[in-house]
Formats: sequence, structure tokens, C-alpha cells
Amino acid sequence: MPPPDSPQPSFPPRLILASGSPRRAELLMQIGVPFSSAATAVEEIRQTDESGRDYVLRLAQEKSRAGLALVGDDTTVWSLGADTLGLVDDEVLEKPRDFTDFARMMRLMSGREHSVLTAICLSGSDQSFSDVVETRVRFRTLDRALIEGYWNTGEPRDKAGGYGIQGMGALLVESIHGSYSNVVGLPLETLAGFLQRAGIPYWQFDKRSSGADAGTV
Ligand SMILES: Cc1cn([C@H]2C[C@H](O)[C@@H](COP(=O)(O)OP(=O)(O)OP(=O)(O)O)O2)c(=O)[nH]c1=O
Repeated sequence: MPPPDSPQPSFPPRLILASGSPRRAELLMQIGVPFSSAATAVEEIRQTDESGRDYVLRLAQEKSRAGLALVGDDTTVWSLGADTLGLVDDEVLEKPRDFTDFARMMRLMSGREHSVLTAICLSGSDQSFSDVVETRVRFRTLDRALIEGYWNTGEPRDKAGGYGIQGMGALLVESIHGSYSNVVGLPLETLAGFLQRAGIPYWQFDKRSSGADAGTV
């Protein structure tokens, strides 16, 4: 808690989750911060020679700025954007285009470690905080039957790297090193620091009545 005589931010500040990802909304609800959701139309195309880290950071920043642009001149609003991808041997793993692409990714990750990078960016009218968080994930050895069976569940299609650790994808995982929420798409530990720096007093919210209003902007 800040000391009682410290300057208080306008309360409650409005937070926009600039994302259409239900996983990100669920993670934000978990920490009880009120927010509204707004999916953005940021194009996800990696530039030639852009590293995975630079790419994921650029997209999180573009999504965050796009969310802020929706509210015009309102200086009390903050916008949170995020982007997630997998990385193995410098190869960037996004959402699988089709089964062939998915099976290729699974073979790349089978029996070894890969990285999941999530970038988050919290932007206000005159300040912005961003970072890229890395979690190392080790997969079991995956055989063709497991790869095909998992694809047929439908779960892999809209997920970076083609799996959801919060779902049946957990069965592919042997161990993880680092933030779990980062793999799901929003590193809550890093986000907590950003909310504090932005003066969004998440520790004051009444967890019984807040959480997401999950309305749209
Ligand atoms: C690795 C992994 C990814 N994912 C998801 C998180 C993201 O929703 C998705 C990565 O795609 P993103 O392009 O980061 O996000 P998105 O298109 O779903 O949503 P938006 O751009 O509107 O914010 O993969 C999981 O849900 N579980 C996992 O274990």
C-alpha cells in the first residue's frame, strides 16, 4: 500500500485489454483488475530479418497503441497489448497454418526445450512500459498418434506454437522453467509491476465486486 499522503491517481483509472484472446481476459480477471476488452486489427507479419524478440515486442506495442487510439483524448485510460510466440533454434513458431505446419512444429519441439516469448506493453497518454518475458518449456517425446490426436481436438489452431498449456496441451509438457501465465499469454508477474508503475492501484480493488466488467470499449 502506498503511504496515505502519496499522490493518488484518478480512481478508478480505466484499463483496456487490447486483445481478442479469451486466455488473456481470463488471466486479467484472475487478478481482479476491472477492464474492458477491445480486439485490434494489427497485422501480424514478421519483417525480413526481424528477430522473434523484436517481432513480439513490436506487435505488443502496436496492439497497445491501437487500443489507446480507440479512446481519443481520454488521458485517464491505459491500454494493454500482448503478443506470444514460440521459439526453437531461432525459428519463430506462430499459430499453425494447417496440420502439416502444426506437425512440423511438434516435431521440432518433441523431446526437448523451446522458449515461449510473450511481450506486453502498457501504454498511457504520455508513458509506456513494455518488456519481453521468456519461459522455457520442455516437451515429452511426441509420436505421430499423439500429434494427430491432439490436432483433432481443435485446441492447437488458434495458439502460438500450436498448443495450449492450460488445456490438453499440458499432456505434451514435461517441465517448465519460468512464468506459467507467460506461456498462456500474459505474464502476470511483470504486469503487476507495470500496473504499479502506471499508478493503477490494483491492490485496492474489491475482489468480490470487481474482476472484469469484460465489456467492450
Ligand atoms: C503457447 C500458448 C499460447 N497460447 C495462446 C495465447 C494467445 O492467445 C495465442 C498467441 O497468439 P497472439 O497473436 O499472441 O494473440 P491472439 O491473436 O490470440 O490475441 P490478440 O492478438 O487479440 O491479443 O496463443 C495459449 O493459450 N496457451 C499456450 O500454451
